Amino acid sequence: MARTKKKTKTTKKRQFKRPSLTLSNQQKLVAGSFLIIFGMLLFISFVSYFFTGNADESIINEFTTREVEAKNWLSKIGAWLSNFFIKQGFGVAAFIFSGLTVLTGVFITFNIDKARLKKNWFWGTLIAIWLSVALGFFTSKIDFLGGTIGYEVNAFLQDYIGKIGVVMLLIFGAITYLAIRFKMTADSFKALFKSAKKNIKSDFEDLSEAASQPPIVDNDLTAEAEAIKSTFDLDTEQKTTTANTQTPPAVKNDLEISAPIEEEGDVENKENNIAIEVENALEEASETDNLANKLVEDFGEFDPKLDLSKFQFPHLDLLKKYDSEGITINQEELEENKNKIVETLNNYKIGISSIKATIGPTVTLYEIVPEAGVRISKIKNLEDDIALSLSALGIRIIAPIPGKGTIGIEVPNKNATIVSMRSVIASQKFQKADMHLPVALGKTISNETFVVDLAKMPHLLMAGATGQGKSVGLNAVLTSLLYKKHPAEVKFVLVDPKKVELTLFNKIERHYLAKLPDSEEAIITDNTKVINTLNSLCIEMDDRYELLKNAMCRNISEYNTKFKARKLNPNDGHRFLPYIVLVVDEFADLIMTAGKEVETPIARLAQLARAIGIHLIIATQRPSVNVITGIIKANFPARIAFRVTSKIDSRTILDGAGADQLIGRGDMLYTQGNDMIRLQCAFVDTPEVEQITDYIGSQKAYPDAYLLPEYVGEESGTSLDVDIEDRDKLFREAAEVIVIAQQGSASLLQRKLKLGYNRAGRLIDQLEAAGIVGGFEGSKARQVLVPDIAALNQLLDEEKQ
Ligand SMILES: Nc1ncnc2c1ncn2[C@@H]1O[C@H](COP(=O)(O)OP(=O)(O)OP(=O)(O)O)[C@@H](O)[C@H]1O
Repeated sequence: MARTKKKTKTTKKRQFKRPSLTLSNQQKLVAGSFLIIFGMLLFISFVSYFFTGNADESIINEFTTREVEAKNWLSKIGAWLSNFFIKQGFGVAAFIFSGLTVLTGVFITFNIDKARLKKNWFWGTLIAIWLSVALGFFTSKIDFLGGTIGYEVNAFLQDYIGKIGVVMLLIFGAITYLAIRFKMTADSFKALFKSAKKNIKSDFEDLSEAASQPPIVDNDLTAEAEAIKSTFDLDTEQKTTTANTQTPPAVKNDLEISAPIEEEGDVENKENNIAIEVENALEEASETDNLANKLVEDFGEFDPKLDLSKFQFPHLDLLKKYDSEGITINQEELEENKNKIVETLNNYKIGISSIKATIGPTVTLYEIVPEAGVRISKIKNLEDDIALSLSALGIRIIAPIPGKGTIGIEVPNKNATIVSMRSVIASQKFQKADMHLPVALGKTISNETFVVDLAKMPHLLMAGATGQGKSVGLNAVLTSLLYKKHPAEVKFVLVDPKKVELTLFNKIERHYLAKLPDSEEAIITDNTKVINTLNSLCIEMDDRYELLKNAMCRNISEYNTKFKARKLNPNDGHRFLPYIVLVVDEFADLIMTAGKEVETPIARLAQLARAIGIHLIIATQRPSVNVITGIIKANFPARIAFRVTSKIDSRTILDGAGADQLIGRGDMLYTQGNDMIRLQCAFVDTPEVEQITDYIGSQKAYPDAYLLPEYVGEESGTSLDVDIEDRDKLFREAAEVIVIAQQGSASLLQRKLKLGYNRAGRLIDQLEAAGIVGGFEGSKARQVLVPDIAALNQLLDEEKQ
């Protein structure tokens, strides 16, 4: 119940709303009719100017003197306006502005699409300028033809490009106008000329036909007709002939009658002698075949980044270069390790046919091809013996290496090199990554940068004993996203019970963080707030699913693409949806204190949120089964394990051993369901994170953090009692729609009553309060509690008493 109530509030509290100037219908009528009348007055004063302009010329400057009389039909104001627009302005082209003023009035009165009006003003003004320059070309002084603008622009242009230049410029202007406005091409110009030519021809033909009457055709055509005939070609001859064909009995002399040759695109109807002219089809200037296309044409695609269009992504120099970067090959160490491996295996009578080393940042992989007949399990069992003989921690045996017919032995390097965040961010792999949420985790054993898409994971579980690199790992993930994603595209919800790890991100609150509407701090450190936030995210998820459903999209990227193409109307509640990344550090602590209250929303989000762009990263020190429960595990296929202390812990995280054999300091295993990849996590230190957040934080931000839907906990005793007086005007109609359809869904109301999503949602809440529909049931439609209209009427009547 509480959740539903909340939904209503949420939708009201969308962020980044801009105030918009909206007029009531009455105000529109007043403003519109004023403009229509004003435009008509302009027109009258302009017409009058041609008769009275000269006479009024002298009194323009004596405007305030009452004795002076103006001749203009609209007296002094008319004289002044017409002089201003025609003489001082555009000349005859000023009439365009009177027309545009009337048009504006009509648009406002009848509430017609404003984009079209803007277009009309734009082109109208251009035509007025062109016309005034074109007419100004023919005058040698400032007069009513081109006005001051036409005269002065001409004088200026002629000074520089001469008269011929001006003519050419005008022609070019006209062609550009026709090409852009009417989408004309060279072909359409050709077609236009052709049809014009044909028109002229047919005029003459008519004339010649007329001359060829009366019906009794005599070969002695009148001299006049003959003259015309001789001027025009065969074509005319044929038609005359055709006319003769139709009256054969009257043909007196022996005219040769031949079948008429039909000219291309000029079919003649022989029966009634009416010529049908078939024109070459012009390329149609498609105006608005589709509103979305038109909007995109007028305003371009929707750009979610526009509010922070000047946002600068952090640059690489904010990240540190480390001295111990870059792999150095220690030949001695390699040789020594190889010998020890071969020796140990030989001690157990295992022959090796070849061995190959791949040097990574922290470990070196020795790939062994055993001699034929050696059982793999035998080598696997020797793990501890090999570790002992190499006297090294963190030996891991991969037998066999998936996809290869070899056995791998990973041996830690004596001197591990640091994989700097800078090097992975700078890598081509990351820079060119075409992913929704690219994350550069670190480098593989073959020293390749490892980049994954968080959106594909779709949720990440991170575990490792204390001090093994978890916090650095989380920072690496967040830093990667900051380097690749604009604040409009991704938002973080940060939960940090330790209160220290993520505090630096406070500086980018208004850029990248999301929070509950009434909370002061965006980074959540208090456990009760975590519960509210998680539930709030569930509501955001439900809202997003509803939006996706209404937009008929399967996932967030399809939805956002559609929204950018302006195919979704913001008035129906549609908005650009940024990805939301929820990061929970110290998940064990949360589960211990809040248990099911945390587990349920986390599990719900993990199960459902992938399609609508909410992704979870949870990190824990204690990977025990009561923290990472079956339900959580099942929904977090992507896992990162840093070093843990026991095999059991390793199994809990990875469903297999291995994490207990890592060497710490960012050495990790990554799995996304099948293979396990050993990686060295990229290292990003606190001062580096601070520099990045400072850099972003110092830039222009949104007015507030991204506001999540408000969630009112059960304990706050929300009641759905909506005062009958406060009900929506469409309450009864909505109730009838729901009862008739026996389906309690907001989208049904949206469709049937043509409502926006918010209003339909509010109506559903009111229907629930009135006991007409049941409670919220997730993605299912609500139950309808009233069987038919009669019962509904009875219920509503009883309510009134
Ligand atoms: N990728 C790395 N490369 C090099 N050194 C690292 C890396 N990750 C961590 N370290 C080293 O390990 C130390 C501890 O790392 P970190 O703070 O991330 O551990 P943690 O697992 O978050 O510990 P806790 O759970 O106690 O917070 C770091 O200060 C750093 O010196």
